[in-house]
Formats: sequence, C-alpha cells, structure tokens
Amino acid sequence: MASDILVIDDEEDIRELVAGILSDEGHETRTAGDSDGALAAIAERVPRLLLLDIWLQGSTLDGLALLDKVKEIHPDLPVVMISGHGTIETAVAAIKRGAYDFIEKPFKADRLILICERALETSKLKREVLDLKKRSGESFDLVGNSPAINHLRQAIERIAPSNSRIMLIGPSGSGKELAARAIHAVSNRSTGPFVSVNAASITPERMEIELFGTESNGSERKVGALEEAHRGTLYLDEVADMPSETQAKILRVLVDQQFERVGGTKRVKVDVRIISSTARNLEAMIADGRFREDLYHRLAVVPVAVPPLSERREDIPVLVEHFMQQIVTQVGIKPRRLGDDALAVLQAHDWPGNIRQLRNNVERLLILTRGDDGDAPITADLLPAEIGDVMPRVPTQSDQHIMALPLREARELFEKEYLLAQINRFGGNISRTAEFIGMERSALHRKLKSLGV
Ligand SMILES: Nc1ncnc2c1ncn2[C@@H]1O[C@H](COP(=O)(O)OP(=O)(O)OP(=O)(O)O)[C@@H](O)[C@H]1O
Repeated sequence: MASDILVIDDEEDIRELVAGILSDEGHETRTAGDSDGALAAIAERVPRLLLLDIWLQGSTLDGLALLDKVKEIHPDLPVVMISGHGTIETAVAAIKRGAYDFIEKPFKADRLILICERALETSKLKREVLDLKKRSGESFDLVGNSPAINHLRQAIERIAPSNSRIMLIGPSGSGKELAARAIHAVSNRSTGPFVSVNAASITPERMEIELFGTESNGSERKVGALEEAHRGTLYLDEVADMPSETQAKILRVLVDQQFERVGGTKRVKVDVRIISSTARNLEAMIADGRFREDLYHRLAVVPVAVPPLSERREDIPVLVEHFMQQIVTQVGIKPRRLGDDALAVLQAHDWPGNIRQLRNNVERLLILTRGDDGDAPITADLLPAEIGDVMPRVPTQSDQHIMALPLREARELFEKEYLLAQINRFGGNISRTAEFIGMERSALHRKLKSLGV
C-alpha cells in the first residue's frame, strides 16, 4: 500500500534513513527537520501518516506540542512517535494524547515497516467504516407518518433530554433499538458512547463479565459495557432474558451508581443512562417470580410502547421506499419500482417479525430481481408464499372446492375474502377501503352486512 508519509526528525541522518527504508517499500516520503517545516509540509498536502521525533532540537514546538497541534487540525491523521532511549515515558504519554504508536531508536527496518503498515491500515479501515456509514444512509430517523409512529416520535422528543430511565416495550423487530438510538442521538449525551448489550444472546455465565468487565482474571481483562458506556447510554436489549443473579446486581448498580468488576474489589463509579427493552410481558413474569419487581420499577421509570407494524400499516409504502433506497446504495444495485399488487400484498400482511421482516423481504425482492428488466415493476408473484398467503385464496374457509359451488355462493365467498383482506390492509378503515375498491362507503357497509362480515 503506497502512501504519502512525512518524516519529522531534527537529525538529518535519521530522517534520511527512515525515509529511505520507507521509499524502498514503495511509499512516497517527505521530510522535515522542525515543527515549522512539518506544519508547512502538512499545509501543502495532508500526508497519510506522520513519523514524529519526540525531541526536536531547535524547533518552535517540540514533538509532543507538535502532536497536539496536528491532532487539533487533523484528528484522524495517524502519528507514530520516534522515541530515543530514555524517552519511553514521554512516548507513552504521546499515545494518551492521540499518537497511534511509538518506535524506539535504534530500530530495525522490519519493525519500522510493520508499525507504519499497521498505522496506515488502521487509518484506512477507520475511513472505510465512516464511508460505509455514510453510504448505508445510517440514520436514526424513524420513518413513517402514521399516528402511532408520530406518537412515538413525540414521546422520544419529550423524554430524551431528561436523564430518566426508559423501557421500550414492543415486539421483536418493531424498532426498539432504533428508538433507543434516536433517544441517545437527541439527548445531551449524544457525543458520548451508545453501547448495546443483548441479554438474549449472551450466556448467563458471560453476562456479568459483559456488563461489569473483569479485573485481571487470569489472562482475560475486559472492560464491561457499563464502563464503556460512561457518559453515554447503555441499551439493555431484552432484559427479560437476564439471569436472576444479574438482575440483582444490576439493581444494585442502579441504586448505588457504582459496581465492582468481576474478580475485583475496587468500586467503579459510572455515569450511564440506561435504556432497556422487552418484547415479553414483564408483568406476567413478575407475577411468576421470574423478573424482579423492584428492578422493573427502576428500569421502567418511563415505559414507552413501540407499536407492532400491523398497527401502522399505512407506514408500509414509505418504509418500503426507505429500505429500497438504503439497500440500493448498500448493495450497489439499480433501484426498482414495486407494482401496486406487490405493495397491496405487503400492506395486507400481518408481519409477525415486524419492520425487520419487512426490510428482509424488500432486500430479498431486490436481490431476486436484480438481473431483470429494470423498468418493469416488481410483481406480487415474486413474494414468498407465506407473505402472499394473505391474499384471498378461494375458497379458504369452506372445505369445498370453488368449482363445486354454484356461481352465487362462489361469488359471495370470493367477495367476503377479498373485502376482509382489503379492510385488514387499510387497518380496518372502511372509508379508505371503500375509496380503494371503488365503492361508496355506505354501499360497502351494506355489502358487508349482507355478507355477514
Ligand atoms: N420507524 C423505522 N424507520 C426506519 N427503519 C426502522 C424503523 N423501525 C425499525 N427500523 C429498522 O428495522 C430493523 C429492526 O429494528 P430494531 O432492531 O430497532 O428492532 P427491535 O425492536 O430492537 O428488535 P429486537 O427486539 O429483535 O432486538 C432495523 O434495521 C431498523 O433500522
């Protein structure tokens, strides 16, 4: 990986030696003997990596001061410090101030090359992650205009600025984590970390290590999620799956605002806002003694309901559009139009897996049809059978095949199934159903009555 590297050292022979080794590896190198020369070179063109001597004799700024200055202007530019014998402590201090690593003089060429390659690779990965985040259109905006999602949005705006603990209650895939991220993003902790712990995917034995971390427990040393989330938000996903011992410990953290690492004795104080979530009926679990009532009251200071997708079907068209855009940019495929029939099926389905399941289906459709004619709309027959099943299959409730029925009965059966599916699609709204199927509202009412619906 050829890169532009700036070597800053007051000793000319070291400068030239380092630059020579790196040039032999195919890198483009520039050199500077003091801080003014270095800043001028950076201003001319920002290099990909700086190699910076800690001692810069006869220079306006010494190595550490120059590091601070560089980090102020280019926080993402990686800097490797060159330390002489006896300046190791300063080198360690430099790392705390943002340097990537240090190399001690005298050094072997291999070691210099390795450290530089690593610094360049890490910085490249960081840039790629940022870029991917941008391209994936990752945002914490809740898409939708239904009364249900508007209500949720208002609740988020109202509760985000306070520090109160929130419990998000809603079925799997309904957007609880997204809501938690949205709360964090508009809270006054937004510049702090958002750390997510999924209680359902961690074994009970690992749970405490994940949450509290360990203090030199043999070879393992781990910073726990609570510590990681200091000055930010800790999202505890599916709290109902937390083992009872962990429940007791979490309760103590909430009461004392401090905890001990696994195998440790020191009390660690943290400032963390906890947002928790559950898809289960915690009240029933409390009644059965499977969840602590005192913990529930501490976590659910503000309970917020996240509605299932079946209660906000009117959001389905905008959600589909939103996911299409997202997937098209992520996967790098051409956008497609969804036919009215496919949209009708998607809107009529019950979505037990909620928004996540809808997103998966949009992705599947786009991938399946990527080689097809880009202008033709995607039709309903491409949807998997379990999604298409909501469309009236005639006859559904009768045991008899439709061909065994006289026309009047077959027509009535069809009308009943068709109307039920359409009404369900419009969330039970008769006016909107009537408008779509092209009937007067009063006529539809009469029809439903005559069909015994
Ligand atoms: N209102 C929304 N607008 C846009 N995308 C959404 C919305 N709600 C959810 N999503 C997307 O749907 C997917 C599932 O959401 P999320 O992970 O937040 O659900 P969850 O309720 O936390 O699920 P689980 O309980 O299984 O952890 C994510 O890709 C999320 O970005």
